[in-house]
Amino acid sequence: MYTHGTSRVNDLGHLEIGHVDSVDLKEQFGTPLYVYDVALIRERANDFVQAFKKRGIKAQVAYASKAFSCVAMVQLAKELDLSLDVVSGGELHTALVAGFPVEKIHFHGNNKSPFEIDMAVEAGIGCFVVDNFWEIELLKEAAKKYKRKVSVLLRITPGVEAHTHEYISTGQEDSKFGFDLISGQAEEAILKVNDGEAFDMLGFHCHIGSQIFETTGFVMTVEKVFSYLAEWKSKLGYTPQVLNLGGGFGIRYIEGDTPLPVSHYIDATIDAVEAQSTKLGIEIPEIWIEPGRSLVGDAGTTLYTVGSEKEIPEVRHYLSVDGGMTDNLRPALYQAKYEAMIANRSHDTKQETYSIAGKCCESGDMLIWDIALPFAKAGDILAVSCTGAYGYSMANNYNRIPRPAVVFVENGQSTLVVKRETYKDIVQLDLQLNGNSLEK
Ligand SMILES: Cc1ncc(COP(=O)(O)O)c(C=O)c1O
Ligand SMILES: N[C@@H](CCCC[NH3+])C(=O)O
Repeated sequence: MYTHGTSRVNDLGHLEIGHVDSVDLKEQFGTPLYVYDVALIRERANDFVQAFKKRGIKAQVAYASKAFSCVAMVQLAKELDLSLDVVSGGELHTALVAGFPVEKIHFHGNNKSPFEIDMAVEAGIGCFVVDNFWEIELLKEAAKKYKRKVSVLLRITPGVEAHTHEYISTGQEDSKFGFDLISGQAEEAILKVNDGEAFDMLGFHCHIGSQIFETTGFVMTVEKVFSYLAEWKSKLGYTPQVLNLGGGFGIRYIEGDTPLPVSHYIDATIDAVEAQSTKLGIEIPEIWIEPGRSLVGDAGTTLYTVGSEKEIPEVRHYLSVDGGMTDNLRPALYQAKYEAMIANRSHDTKQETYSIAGKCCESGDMLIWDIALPFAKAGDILAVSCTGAYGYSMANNYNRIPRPAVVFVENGQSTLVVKRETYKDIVQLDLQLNGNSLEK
């Protein structure tokens, strides 16, 4: 297993993260356990911030909290001077509880409810990334109700779709998100929003996909958007103050994944913006981005305890762990691939090929197919790397399995930041609904 950030194997042959031994982590907090290498999150955030600073570009780096949201993570984002992207009332509530500066919160979503919109306008968040005409109407009402102007970016679908390595320019956009360019929806939205009354129209947003390993898609997007900016400048007299280019910067999950250094993505994007600005005579806007996966993905490791095994001669050797698709849905949902190691015996020779199964009543609940590991036995610790993004945030209670705890590790210290769910938590809401009490 590739060791990211501060992860390393110590003299005992144990995996250490943040200078904390995984054997101690298992003992203290139990498994499954999400472990976050805080130093690596700091490093990743700093890479993004510095990439813009170096170029002297006015920017906001907003952490896409959908990748991993909890109070401690939002507080870390605040400490790192990031802005915050939220996509639901729940993520917004987490941000508010965490004391995140409201003016640096950006609210996304293709179906924000009237309640969520009220909540965000009342809180005075920094900006809405407006997705559709219904939202414009809801925002107008909320602006009136709270007697305040609402800052907005319009989300547009640039017709550049990133399929990881492959870019497809779509003539006809087909996405549930944002305003379409070709049909004229985006222009209609500008006219509605740029009224000087309810709204302060800051500019535009677009996002082309996730886990992207090249700069081409970002450059194509900038070129496409600027061609429209030129049109809107001459036709409507509108020039944006902000251009938000979304997230999507790839990370290394397994060998063969080839992410670029953060500065390459940012430099290519800034180069494209500068070139287009000069060519079309449009003032350089502030550039905002929204990385999620690339800030927290490789900083997360999940520790499991090995349980049963099943060997089918000449077919497969299944090794089951105490978690699975409930704490990491990505293999089942996207056939996502991960690396792993036996964290308490890392020096042992890899002699067996195992397939790592979860404990859910579902054949598709497999975390890894065919991985070489030392002979493993019940009680061993299996560490799966790179689970920091969309692991905990997509965790679920299938089979009424409680969600794992989350621990931050740094400089030899471990801090529990989310408690492990209990069986009591699992039944709590049903019991309340039935007028029963937990004591019964
Ligand atoms: C609008 C928007 N912004 C940001 C992100 C974060 O993407 P990533 O985690 O790939 O950086 C996403 C997710 O794809 C998104 O939909
Ligand atoms: N949840 C996805 C990414 C979705 C990104 C949000 N638009 C993943 O795990 O890779």
